Amino acid sequence: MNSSPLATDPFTLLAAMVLILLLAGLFWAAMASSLKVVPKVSACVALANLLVAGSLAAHALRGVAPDLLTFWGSDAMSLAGLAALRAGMPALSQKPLAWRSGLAIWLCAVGTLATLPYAGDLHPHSGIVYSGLALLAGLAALDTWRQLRSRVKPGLSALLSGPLFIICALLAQRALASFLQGEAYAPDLLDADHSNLAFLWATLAMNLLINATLAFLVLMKLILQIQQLTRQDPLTRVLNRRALQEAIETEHQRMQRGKPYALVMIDMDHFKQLNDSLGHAAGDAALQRLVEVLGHSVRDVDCMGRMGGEEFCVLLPLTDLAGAALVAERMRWTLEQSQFNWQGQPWPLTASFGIAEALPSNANADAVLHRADQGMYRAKAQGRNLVQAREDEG
Ligand SMILES: Nc1nc2c(ncn2[C@@H]2O[C@H](COP(=O)(O)OP(=O)(O)OP(=O)(O)O)[C@@H](O)[C@H]2O)c(=O)[nH]1
Repeated sequence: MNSSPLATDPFTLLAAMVLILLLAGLFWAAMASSLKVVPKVSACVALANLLVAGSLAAHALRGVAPDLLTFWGSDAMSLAGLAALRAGMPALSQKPLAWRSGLAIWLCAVGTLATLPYAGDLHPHSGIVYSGLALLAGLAALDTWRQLRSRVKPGLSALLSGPLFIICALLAQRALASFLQGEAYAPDLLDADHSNLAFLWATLAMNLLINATLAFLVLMKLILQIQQLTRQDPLTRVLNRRALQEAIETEHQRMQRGKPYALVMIDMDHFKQLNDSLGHAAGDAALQRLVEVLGHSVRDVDCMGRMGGEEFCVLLPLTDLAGAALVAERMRWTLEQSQFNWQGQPWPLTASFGIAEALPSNANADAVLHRADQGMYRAKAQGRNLVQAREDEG
Protein backbone atom coordinates (compact mmCIF):
# COMPACT_ATOMS: atom_id res chain seq x y z
CA MET A 1 0.00 0.00 0.00
CA ASN A 2 1.36 3.47 -0.94
CA SER A 3 1.36 5.96 1.89
CA SER A 4 1.51 9.73 1.33
CA PRO A 5 5.00 11.32 1.43
CA LEU A 6 3.87 13.54 4.32
CA ALA A 7 3.16 10.49 6.46
CA THR A 8 6.58 8.98 5.96
CA ASP A 9 8.97 11.88 5.55
CA PRO A 10 9.92 13.75 8.73
CA PHE A 11 11.91 16.26 6.69
CA THR A 12 8.79 17.39 4.81
CA LEU A 13 6.86 17.59 8.06
CA LEU A 14 9.62 19.69 9.61
CA ALA A 15 9.68 21.98 6.55
CA ALA A 16 5.89 22.42 6.73
CA MET A 17 6.14 23.28 10.42
CA VAL A 18 8.93 25.82 9.79
CA LEU A 19 6.83 27.49 7.11
CA ILE A 20 3.73 27.66 9.34
CA LEU A 21 5.73 28.99 12.30
CA LEU A 22 7.45 31.60 10.11
CA LEU A 23 4.12 32.84 8.77
CA ALA A 24 2.64 32.90 12.28
CA GLY A 25 5.75 34.74 13.54
CA LEU A 26 5.40 37.40 10.83
CA PHE A 27 1.68 37.77 11.55
CA TRP A 28 2.33 38.36 15.28
CA ALA A 29 5.27 40.69 14.53
CA ALA A 30 2.93 42.80 12.36
CA MET A 31 0.34 42.82 15.17
CA ALA A 32 3.01 43.98 17.64
CA SER A 33 4.72 46.62 15.51
CA SER A 34 2.25 48.27 13.18
CA LEU A 35 -1.19 47.46 14.57
CA LYS A 36 -0.03 47.77 18.23
CA VAL A 37 -2.58 45.14 19.30
CA VAL A 38 -1.67 43.92 22.82
CA PRO A 39 1.94 44.60 21.76
CA LYS A 40 3.78 42.76 24.55
CA VAL A 41 1.87 39.50 24.07
CA SER A 42 2.12 39.78 20.28
CA ALA A 43 5.89 40.45 20.40
CA CYS A 44 6.49 37.44 22.68
CA VAL A 45 4.36 35.14 20.54
CA ALA A 46 6.15 36.41 17.38
CA LEU A 47 9.51 35.72 18.99
CA ALA A 48 8.36 32.26 20.14
CA ASN A 49 7.17 31.29 16.65
CA LEU A 50 10.31 32.62 14.94
CA LEU A 51 12.72 30.99 17.41
CA VAL A 52 11.01 27.59 17.22
CA ALA A 53 10.96 27.91 13.39
CA GLY A 54 14.70 28.69 13.49
CA SER A 55 15.32 25.75 15.80
CA LEU A 56 13.45 23.27 13.57
CA ALA A 57 15.11 24.65 10.42
CA ALA A 58 18.55 24.22 12.05
CA HIS A 59 17.58 20.70 13.16
CA ALA A 60 16.55 19.80 9.59
CA LEU A 61 19.98 20.93 8.36
CA ARG A 62 21.91 18.40 10.49
CA GLY A 63 24.82 17.06 8.49
CA VAL A 64 24.67 20.01 6.08
CA ALA A 65 25.24 23.09 8.29
CA PRO A 66 27.81 23.33 11.15
CA ASP A 67 27.08 20.98 14.10
CA LEU A 68 27.23 23.82 16.64
CA LEU A 69 24.20 25.43 14.96
CA THR A 70 22.21 22.29 14.14
CA PHE A 71 22.62 20.62 17.56
CA TRP A 72 23.34 23.00 20.46
CA GLY A 73 22.07 26.07 18.56
CA SER A 74 18.84 24.35 17.58
CA ASP A 75 18.16 23.19 21.16
CA ALA A 76 18.99 26.62 22.62
CA MET A 77 16.62 28.29 20.13
CA SER A 78 13.67 25.99 20.86
CA LEU A 79 14.09 26.55 24.62
CA ALA A 80 14.32 30.33 24.07
CA GLY A 81 11.16 30.16 21.94
CA LEU A 82 9.08 28.55 24.67
CA ALA A 83 10.65 30.85 27.29
CA ALA A 84 9.37 33.81 25.20
CA LEU A 85 5.90 32.26 25.02
CA ARG A 86 5.90 31.67 28.79
CA ALA A 87 7.08 35.26 29.40
CA GLY A 88 4.32 36.79 27.29
CA MET A 89 1.25 35.08 28.79
CA PRO A 90 0.79 37.29 31.91
CA ALA A 91 0.69 40.36 29.63
CA LEU A 92 -2.72 39.09 28.43
CA SER A 93 -4.02 40.72 31.64
CA GLN A 94 -1.69 43.71 31.59
CA LYS A 95 0.69 42.07 34.09
CA PRO A 96 4.48 42.39 33.69
CA LEU A 97 6.29 39.84 31.51
CA ALA A 98 7.26 36.64 33.38
CA TRP A 99 10.76 36.46 31.92
CA ARG A 100 12.67 35.40 35.08
CA SER A 101 11.42 31.80 35.31
CA GLY A 102 11.88 31.33 31.54
CA LEU A 103 15.41 32.71 31.68
CA ALA A 104 16.27 30.48 34.67
CA ILE A 105 15.03 27.33 32.90
CA TRP A 106 16.80 28.35 29.67
CA LEU A 107 20.10 28.98 31.50
CA CYS A 108 19.93 25.65 33.40
CA ALA A 109 19.11 23.59 30.29
CA VAL A 110 21.42 25.36 27.85
CA GLY A 111 24.24 25.52 30.42
CA THR A 112 23.96 21.77 31.07
CA LEU A 113 23.89 21.03 27.33
CA ALA A 114 27.04 23.11 26.88
CA THR A 115 28.89 20.71 29.21
CA LEU A 116 27.78 17.58 27.28
CA PRO A 117 29.53 16.90 23.97
CA TYR A 118 27.05 16.34 21.11
CA ALA A 119 28.55 13.00 20.08
CA GLY A 120 27.46 9.38 20.32
CA ASP A 121 24.39 8.85 22.49
CA LEU A 122 22.08 11.89 22.31
CA HIS A 123 19.40 10.56 24.71
CA PRO A 124 20.53 12.72 27.69
CA HIS A 125 20.53 15.84 25.49
CA SER A 126 17.05 15.03 24.24
CA GLY A 127 15.85 14.39 27.81
CA ILE A 128 17.18 17.75 29.04
CA VAL A 129 15.75 19.72 26.11
CA TYR A 130 12.28 18.14 26.27
CA SER A 131 12.14 18.48 30.09
CA GLY A 132 12.91 22.21 29.79
CA LEU A 133 10.39 22.63 26.96
CA ALA A 134 7.69 20.72 28.87
CA LEU A 135 8.27 22.84 31.97
CA LEU A 136 8.04 26.10 29.99
CA ALA A 137 4.92 24.97 28.10
CA GLY A 138 3.37 23.84 31.40
CA LEU A 139 4.02 27.21 33.05
CA ALA A 140 2.56 29.05 30.02
CA ALA A 141 -0.51 26.76 30.05
CA LEU A 142 -1.09 27.18 33.80
CA ASP A 143 -0.72 30.93 33.56
CA THR A 144 -3.18 31.19 30.66
CA TRP A 145 -5.69 28.93 32.44
CA ARG A 146 -5.44 30.94 35.70
CA GLN A 147 -6.03 34.25 33.91
CA LEU A 148 -8.97 32.93 31.92
CA ARG A 149 -10.55 31.14 34.90
CA SER A 150 -11.65 34.44 36.49
CA ARG A 151 -13.00 35.89 33.22
CA VAL A 152 -14.76 33.14 31.29
CA LYS A 153 -16.71 29.97 32.12
CA PRO A 154 -14.51 27.11 33.48
CA GLY A 155 -15.11 24.92 30.40
CA LEU A 156 -14.01 27.69 28.06
CA SER A 157 -10.85 28.47 30.08
CA ALA A 158 -9.88 24.76 29.92
CA LEU A 159 -10.63 24.66 26.19
CA LEU A 160 -8.61 27.80 25.41
CA SER A 161 -5.57 26.75 27.45
CA GLY A 162 -5.97 23.10 26.33
CA PRO A 163 -3.56 23.20 23.34
CA LEU A 164 -0.77 24.46 25.60
CA PHE A 165 -1.45 21.67 28.13
CA ILE A 166 -1.43 19.10 25.28
CA ILE A 167 1.91 20.44 23.96
CA CYS A 168 3.24 20.23 27.53
CA ALA A 169 2.10 16.58 27.80
CA LEU A 170 3.63 15.70 24.40
CA LEU A 171 6.95 17.26 25.38
CA ALA A 172 6.92 15.59 28.81
CA GLN A 173 6.23 12.24 27.17
CA ARG A 174 9.28 12.72 24.92
CA ALA A 175 11.41 13.76 27.90
CA LEU A 176 10.42 10.56 29.72
CA ALA A 177 11.00 8.44 26.60
CA SER A 178 14.48 9.96 26.20
CA PHE A 179 15.43 9.06 29.76
CA LEU A 180 13.66 5.68 30.03
CA GLN A 181 13.43 3.96 26.68
CA GLY A 182 17.09 4.11 25.75
CA GLU A 183 17.82 2.50 22.38
CA ALA A 184 14.14 1.97 21.56
CA TYR A 185 13.66 5.72 21.26
CA ALA A 186 15.20 7.81 18.43
CA PRO A 187 15.96 11.34 19.76
CA ASP A 188 16.60 12.75 16.28
CA LEU A 189 13.35 14.07 14.77
CA LEU A 190 14.67 13.25 11.29
CA ASP A 191 14.52 9.50 12.06
CA ALA A 192 11.34 8.24 10.42
CA ASP A 193 10.08 6.08 13.29
CA HIS A 194 6.47 5.96 14.44
CA SER A 195 6.89 8.00 17.62
CA ASN A 196 8.74 10.79 15.79
CA LEU A 197 6.09 11.02 13.07
CA ALA A 198 3.24 10.97 15.59
CA PHE A 199 5.01 13.65 17.64
CA LEU A 200 5.60 15.84 14.57
CA TRP A 201 1.97 15.57 13.42
CA ALA A 202 0.64 16.29 16.89
CA THR A 203 3.01 19.25 17.34
CA LEU A 204 2.03 20.66 13.94
CA ALA A 205 -1.66 20.50 14.86
CA MET A 206 -1.06 21.98 18.33
CA ASN A 207 1.09 24.82 16.92
CA LEU A 208 -1.78 25.78 14.66
CA LEU A 209 -4.25 25.53 17.55
CA ILE A 210 -2.09 27.57 19.93
CA ASN A 211 -1.70 30.37 17.39
CA ALA A 212 -5.42 30.30 16.61
CA THR A 213 -6.32 30.32 20.32
CA LEU A 214 -3.99 33.21 21.08
CA ALA A 215 -5.38 35.14 18.10
CA PHE A 216 -8.88 34.51 19.49
CA LEU A 217 -7.84 35.75 22.96
CA VAL A 218 -6.24 38.90 21.53
CA LEU A 219 -9.35 39.54 19.42
CA MET A 220 -11.54 39.13 22.52
CA LYS A 221 -9.37 41.63 24.36
CA LEU A 222 -9.55 44.07 21.46
CA ILE A 223 -13.35 43.85 21.34
CA LEU A 224 -13.51 44.53 25.09
CA GLN A 225 -11.22 47.55 24.67
CA ILE A 226 -13.40 48.94 21.87
CA GLN A 227 -16.56 48.37 23.96
CA GLN A 228 -14.88 50.18 26.84
CA LEU A 229 -13.93 53.13 24.58
CA THR A 230 -17.49 53.56 23.33
CA ARG A 231 -18.65 53.92 26.95
CA GLN A 232 -15.95 56.36 28.06
CA ASP A 233 -15.64 60.14 28.00
CA PRO A 234 -12.34 60.65 26.15
CA LEU A 235 -11.20 63.65 28.24
CA THR A 236 -11.88 62.48 31.78
CA ARG A 237 -12.12 58.68 31.23
CA VAL A 238 -15.29 58.41 33.34
CA LEU A 239 -18.47 56.98 31.75
CA ASN A 240 -20.02 59.08 29.00
CA ARG A 241 -23.60 60.32 29.25
CA ARG A 242 -25.13 57.37 27.39
CA ALA A 243 -23.27 54.74 29.44
CA LEU A 244 -24.15 56.43 32.74
CA GLN A 245 -27.81 56.75 31.74
CA GLU A 246 -27.85 53.03 30.94
CA ALA A 247 -26.34 52.27 34.36
CA ILE A 248 -28.94 54.47 36.07
CA GLU A 249 -31.73 52.82 34.06
CA THR A 250 -30.53 49.37 35.23
CA GLU A 251 -30.40 50.60 38.83
CA HIS A 252 -33.92 52.03 38.46
CA GLN A 253 -35.22 48.57 37.48
CA ARG A 254 -33.51 47.06 40.55
CA MET A 255 -35.18 49.74 42.69
CA GLN A 256 -38.59 48.28 41.74
CA ARG A 257 -37.31 45.12 43.51
CA GLY A 258 -36.56 47.05 46.72
CA LYS A 259 -32.99 48.32 46.17
CA PRO A 260 -32.81 52.10 46.70
CA TYR A 261 -30.35 54.35 44.90
CA ALA A 262 -29.43 58.02 44.81
CA LEU A 263 -27.86 60.45 42.35
CA VAL A 264 -25.46 63.35 42.88
CA MET A 265 -25.37 65.93 40.09
CA ILE A 266 -22.19 68.02 40.03
CA ASP A 267 -21.54 71.24 38.11
CA MET A 268 -18.23 73.09 38.34
CA ASP A 269 -18.61 76.73 39.48
CA HIS A 270 -17.57 79.68 37.30
CA PHE A 271 -16.05 77.38 34.75
CA LYS A 272 -16.52 79.87 31.92
CA GLN A 273 -14.41 82.36 33.86
CA LEU A 274 -11.63 79.75 34.24
CA ASN A 275 -11.74 79.02 30.51
CA ASP A 276 -11.74 82.70 29.58
CA SER A 277 -8.88 83.59 31.96
CA LEU A 278 -6.51 80.61 31.62
CA GLY A 279 -7.59 79.12 28.30
CA HIS A 280 -9.43 76.02 27.11
CA ALA A 281 -6.49 73.67 27.88
CA ALA A 282 -6.58 74.83 31.51
CA GLY A 283 -10.34 74.16 31.54
CA ASP A 284 -9.74 70.63 30.30
CA ALA A 285 -7.07 70.08 32.95
CA ALA A 286 -9.47 71.39 35.64
CA LEU A 287 -12.13 68.88 34.55
CA GLN A 288 -9.56 66.07 34.81
CA ARG A 289 -8.51 67.32 38.24
CA LEU A 290 -12.15 67.41 39.42
CA VAL A 291 -12.63 63.77 38.39
CA GLU A 292 -9.37 62.77 40.06
CA VAL A 293 -10.27 64.50 43.33
CA LEU A 294 -13.91 63.37 43.47
CA GLY A 295 -12.97 59.81 42.48
CA HIS A 296 -11.42 59.40 45.95
CA SER A 297 -14.74 60.16 47.67
CA VAL A 298 -16.77 57.35 46.08
CA ARG A 299 -16.94 53.57 46.55
CA ASP A 300 -16.00 50.99 43.90
CA VAL A 301 -19.69 50.25 43.31
CA ASP A 302 -20.51 53.91 42.59
CA CYS A 303 -20.39 55.11 38.96
CA MET A 304 -19.26 58.53 37.85
CA GLY A 305 -20.16 59.87 34.42
CA ARG A 306 -19.83 63.11 32.47
CA MET A 307 -23.20 64.46 31.40
CA GLY A 308 -21.57 67.09 29.15
CA GLY A 309 -19.49 70.27 29.50
CA GLU A 310 -18.60 70.79 33.16
CA GLU A 311 -21.50 68.68 34.45
CA PHE A 312 -21.00 65.26 36.05
CA CYS A 313 -23.26 62.78 37.82
CA VAL A 314 -22.53 60.03 40.35
CA LEU A 315 -24.80 57.01 40.75
CA LEU A 316 -24.83 55.70 44.34
CA PRO A 317 -26.44 52.22 44.56
CA LEU A 318 -28.08 51.16 47.85
CA THR A 319 -28.01 54.76 49.14
CA ASP A 320 -30.80 57.01 50.48
CA LEU A 321 -31.02 60.82 50.54
CA ALA A 322 -29.11 61.14 53.85
CA GLY A 323 -26.29 58.94 52.49
CA ALA A 324 -26.15 60.94 49.26
CA ALA A 325 -25.97 64.18 51.29
CA LEU A 326 -22.97 62.81 53.22
CA VAL A 327 -21.12 61.72 50.07
CA ALA A 328 -21.88 64.99 48.25
CA GLU A 329 -20.74 67.09 51.23
CA ARG A 330 -17.49 65.07 51.40
CA MET A 331 -16.96 65.69 47.67
CA ARG A 332 -17.71 69.39 47.98
CA TRP A 333 -15.28 69.80 50.87
CA THR A 334 -12.51 67.72 49.22
CA LEU A 335 -12.76 69.70 46.00
CA GLU A 336 -12.70 73.01 47.85
CA GLN A 337 -9.54 71.91 49.71
CA SER A 338 -7.79 70.56 46.60
CA GLN A 339 -5.04 72.38 44.75
CA PHE A 340 -5.30 73.26 41.09
CA ASN A 341 -2.44 75.10 39.38
CA TRP A 342 -2.19 75.97 35.72
CA GLN A 343 1.34 76.84 34.59
CA GLY A 344 2.20 77.92 38.12
CA GLN A 345 -0.98 79.93 38.64
CA PRO A 346 -3.30 78.63 41.40
CA TRP A 347 -7.06 78.59 40.72
CA PRO A 348 -9.76 77.70 43.26
CA LEU A 349 -11.98 74.79 42.20
CA THR A 350 -15.49 74.45 43.61
CA ALA A 351 -18.70 72.86 42.39
CA SER A 352 -22.42 72.89 43.15
CA PHE A 353 -24.09 69.59 44.04
CA GLY A 354 -27.69 68.43 43.62
CA ILE A 355 -28.88 65.23 45.29
CA ALA A 356 -31.95 63.05 44.77
CA GLU A 357 -33.06 59.68 46.11
CA ALA A 358 -34.97 57.51 43.64
CA LEU A 359 -38.63 57.18 44.59
CA PRO A 360 -41.06 54.43 43.55
CA SER A 361 -43.27 57.23 42.20
CA ASN A 362 -40.53 58.17 39.66
CA ALA A 363 -41.66 56.60 36.41
CA ASN A 364 -38.14 56.30 35.06
CA ALA A 365 -34.48 57.20 35.66
CA ASP A 366 -34.88 60.52 33.80
CA ALA A 367 -37.29 61.70 36.49
CA VAL A 368 -34.65 61.09 39.20
CA LEU A 369 -31.98 62.81 37.09
CA HIS A 370 -34.30 65.79 36.68
CA ARG A 371 -34.80 66.07 40.46
CA ALA A 372 -31.02 65.91 41.08
CA ASP A 373 -30.60 68.60 38.40
CA GLN A 374 -33.16 70.80 40.17
CA GLY A 375 -31.20 70.37 43.41
CA MET A 376 -28.02 71.43 41.63
CA TYR A 377 -29.69 74.58 40.18
CA ARG A 378 -30.91 75.41 43.67
CA ALA A 379 -27.31 75.16 44.95
CA LYS A 380 -26.20 77.53 42.17
CA ALA A 381 -29.00 79.95 42.98
CA GLN A 382 -28.09 79.95 46.69
CA GLY A 383 -24.51 81.04 45.99
CA ARG A 384 -22.66 77.91 44.65
CA ASN A 385 -20.19 75.56 46.41
CA LEU A 386 -23.20 73.97 48.18
CA VAL A 387 -25.08 70.66 48.37
CA GLN A 388 -28.86 70.90 47.86
CA ALA A 389 -31.85 68.68 47.18
CA ARG A 390 -34.99 69.91 45.42
CA GLU A 391 -36.80 72.52 47.49
CA ASP A 392 -39.70 70.25 48.58
CA GLU A 393 -37.27 67.45 49.57
CA GLY A 394 -34.26 68.86 51.36
N1 LIG B 1 -12.23 73.53 28.61
C1 LIG B 1 -13.46 73.06 28.38
N2 LIG B 1 -14.52 73.86 28.47
C2 LIG B 1 -15.74 73.38 28.24
C3 LIG B 1 -15.93 72.02 27.90
N3 LIG B 1 -17.27 71.82 27.75
C4 LIG B 1 -17.88 73.00 27.99
N4 LIG B 1 -16.98 73.95 28.30
C5 LIG B 1 -17.20 75.35 28.65
O1 LIG B 1 -17.80 75.39 29.92
C6 LIG B 1 -18.37 76.70 30.09
C7 LIG B 1 -19.68 76.56 30.83
O2 LIG B 1 -20.08 77.83 31.18
P1 LIG B 1 -21.43 78.13 32.01
O3 LIG B 1 -22.50 77.15 31.56
O4 LIG B 1 -21.72 79.58 31.91
O5 LIG B 1 -21.10 77.69 33.48
P2 LIG B 1 -20.18 78.37 34.58
O6 LIG B 1 -19.26 79.41 34.03
O7 LIG B 1 -19.51 77.25 35.32
O8 LIG B 1 -21.22 79.07 35.49
P3 LIG B 1 -21.94 78.46 36.74
O9 LIG B 1 -22.22 77.00 36.41
O10 LIG B 1 -23.20 79.23 36.85
O11 LIG B 1 -21.05 78.60 37.91
C8 LIG B 1 -18.51 77.28 28.69
O12 LIG B 1 -17.57 78.32 28.55
C9 LIG B 1 -18.13 76.12 27.77
O13 LIG B 1 -17.48 76.55 26.60
C10 LIG B 1 -14.78 71.20 27.80
O14 LIG B 1 -14.83 69.98 27.49
N5 LIG B 1 -13.56 71.75 28.05
